[in-house]
Amino acid sequence: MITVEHLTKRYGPVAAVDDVSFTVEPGHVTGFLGPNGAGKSTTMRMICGLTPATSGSARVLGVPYGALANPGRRVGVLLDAGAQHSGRTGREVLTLAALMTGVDRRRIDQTLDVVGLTSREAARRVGQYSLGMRQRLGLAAALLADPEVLILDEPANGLDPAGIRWMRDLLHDFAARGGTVLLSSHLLLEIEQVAERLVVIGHGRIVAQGRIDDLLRQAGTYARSTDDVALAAALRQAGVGVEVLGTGGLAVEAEPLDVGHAAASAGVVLAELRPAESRGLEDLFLELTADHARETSTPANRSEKVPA
Ligand SMILES: Nc1ncnc2c1ncn2[C@@H]1O[C@H](COP(=O)(O)OP(=O)(O)OP(=O)(O)O)[C@@H](O)[C@H]1O
Repeated sequence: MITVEHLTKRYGPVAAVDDVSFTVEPGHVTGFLGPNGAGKSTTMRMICGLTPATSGSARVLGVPYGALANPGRRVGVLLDAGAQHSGRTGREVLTLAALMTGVDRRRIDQTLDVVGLTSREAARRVGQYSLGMRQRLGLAAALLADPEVLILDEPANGLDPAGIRWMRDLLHDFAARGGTVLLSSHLLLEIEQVAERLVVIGHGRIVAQGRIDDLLRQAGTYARSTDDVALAAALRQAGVGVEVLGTGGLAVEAEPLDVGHAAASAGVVLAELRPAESRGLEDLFLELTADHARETSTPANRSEKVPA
């Protein structure tokens, strides 16, 4: 279990992470999703005690990471696969990790096997590794002590499609055995395939969290009536978010029953009423982070919403 409460990190006037709270439960893979510069790495570094928080707290297995007796045995961390010493061989990297955490060295061969690195590859210097091989080695180091928690920053970066599938299976198995997994990515497809739960961050702030299924279900209701303008006005009066669609009809942030009530009170006849089509995670992600992503933050390319 990971618990993050009101975590904030300021660099001068910039809030890289701004009052972030979420929990990562055991038994699931939780995806930490956000565009470049959203604050994922900074949050993860604070969870692992590598970056001091300006305010707020993060606990791993009930205590701050630094207060764990032997954190390396209980928490597997992969924050930067490129940070391994390039002059060491893969096996040397894992041997050092085993010595530092007191792990039986026989685990090294087992773990190399798990991450799909051959003995020959393990004997090569890390400087000669491809990015995907470095990620596999980083994962091996994280898994070496058979930890209860995994904290992985962009672990699929550089993996080929077979590698991504392999990692998905590995993380599912880990979570199914009661492990806690937090993994970040800016790639939606990757997260959609691996995670059951999602924490979405944009510009340092959490913009959504929950089960991916539930987040997708929040698509709302599609309604079409004999007088959409009157229906939209009635819904707004009831405090319901509504958008008049260019293609006709309304996208309503409410259940169909609420739309029915609003239509009845406005004396409008409904012609169509159904749950809005489930959007892909990509739409959801773009929508949730629209005000946060750097691509939409300049007036020149911001797509303005036309007032309904
Ligand atoms: N040491 C630092 N000094 C100043 N600003 C920093 C520092 N580290 C991060 N930042 C800023 O904090 C913000 C969040 O960065 P962070 O690396 O956490 O984002 P991220 O979501 O991990 O991005 P990416 O997907 O690109 O890795 C960015 O605006 C970044 O420039």
